[in-house]
Amino acid sequence: MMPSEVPPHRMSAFTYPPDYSFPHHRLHPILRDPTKQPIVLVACGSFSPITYLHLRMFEMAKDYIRQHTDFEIVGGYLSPVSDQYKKPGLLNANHRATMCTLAAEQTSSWLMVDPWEAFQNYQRTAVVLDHFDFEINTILGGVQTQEGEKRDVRVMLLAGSDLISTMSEPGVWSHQDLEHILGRYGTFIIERAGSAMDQAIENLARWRHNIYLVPQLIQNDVSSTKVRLFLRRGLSVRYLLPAAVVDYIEENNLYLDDGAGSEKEKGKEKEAAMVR
Ligand SMILES: Nc1ncnc2c1ncn2[C@@H]1O[C@H](COP(=O)(O)OP(=O)(O)OP(=O)(O)O)[C@@H](O)[C@H]1O
Ligand SMILES: NC(=O)c1ccc[n+]([C@@H]2O[C@H](COP(=O)(O)O)[C@@H](O)[C@H]2O)c1
Repeated sequence: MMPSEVPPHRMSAFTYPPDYSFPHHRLHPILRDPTKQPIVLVACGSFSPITYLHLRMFEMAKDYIRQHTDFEIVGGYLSPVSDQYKKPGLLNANHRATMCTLAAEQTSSWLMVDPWEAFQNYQRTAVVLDHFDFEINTILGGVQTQEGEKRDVRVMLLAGSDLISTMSEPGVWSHQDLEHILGRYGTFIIERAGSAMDQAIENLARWRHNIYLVPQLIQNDVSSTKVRLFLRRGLSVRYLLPAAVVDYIEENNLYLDDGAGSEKEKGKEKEAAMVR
């Protein structure tokens, strides 16, 4: 993991992977309701591998946003983390980005995968959100109302409550980055079994107005760690992940000996096995 104290990059300091272009084929250029504020949802994570739960997070947020807010979603992005994040069980970026793309293209009509983060040096989440803001508002010029009025799109982080819990852990996120992510952008937090939401945001009270808590009305506790454990034991993961992702994993013999030697991975597996 790479906590950092340095402030978020300025736009001119962005670095780019070779042959990169920002995906926007499913970004909605026209705001349907001019009284609403346009937003994009960005989920940052390992996605090793992506599961139906990761995809459900977007649908849960979408329902919540329609029912409880004045936002209109104009796009949704998965942003797989760089290999340099070095989390146990992190398969190489090429495989992770391919699986995310298969999942997004084959199961959704609005989700996209941005490979910017995956194929370069580790980028902090604050910088990743700046990158989306830059591509969507500065380069693409935001969106328009049906009358042709230009509107900036607000970038918002979509995350599980375990991730927001880490925001109160010392040394994981810098204060400056939290101010940037929660003060400037804002976040939708999906309730996660075993991770108390109220406790998670207790220390983030000053940004409470920008933190939207989304309950999981149908509990789903699929995790990538459990999926990796199943695969290593030769157990089926079908119907936990999109079929195209299961096929891809099988065709490429992925996760058969993934992180087996790592003490951290063994610890996480033990936890996952106990949950069962
Ligand atoms: N069961 C869940 N409920 C709510 N949010 C989840 C759940 N599983 C993952 N997430 C969220 O999905 C995002 C991406 O998750 P990521 O792939 O980094 O972790 P993960 O699924 O917990 O993987 P691992 O098991 O490898 O730690 C994070 O914001 C995480 O909080
Ligand atoms: N300081 C930071 O910007 C920071 C700290 C911890 C996790 N993260 C991000 O959170 C995402 C998920 O991380 P975990 O899988 O470790 O929960 C990753 O995309 C990672 O880059 C960012």
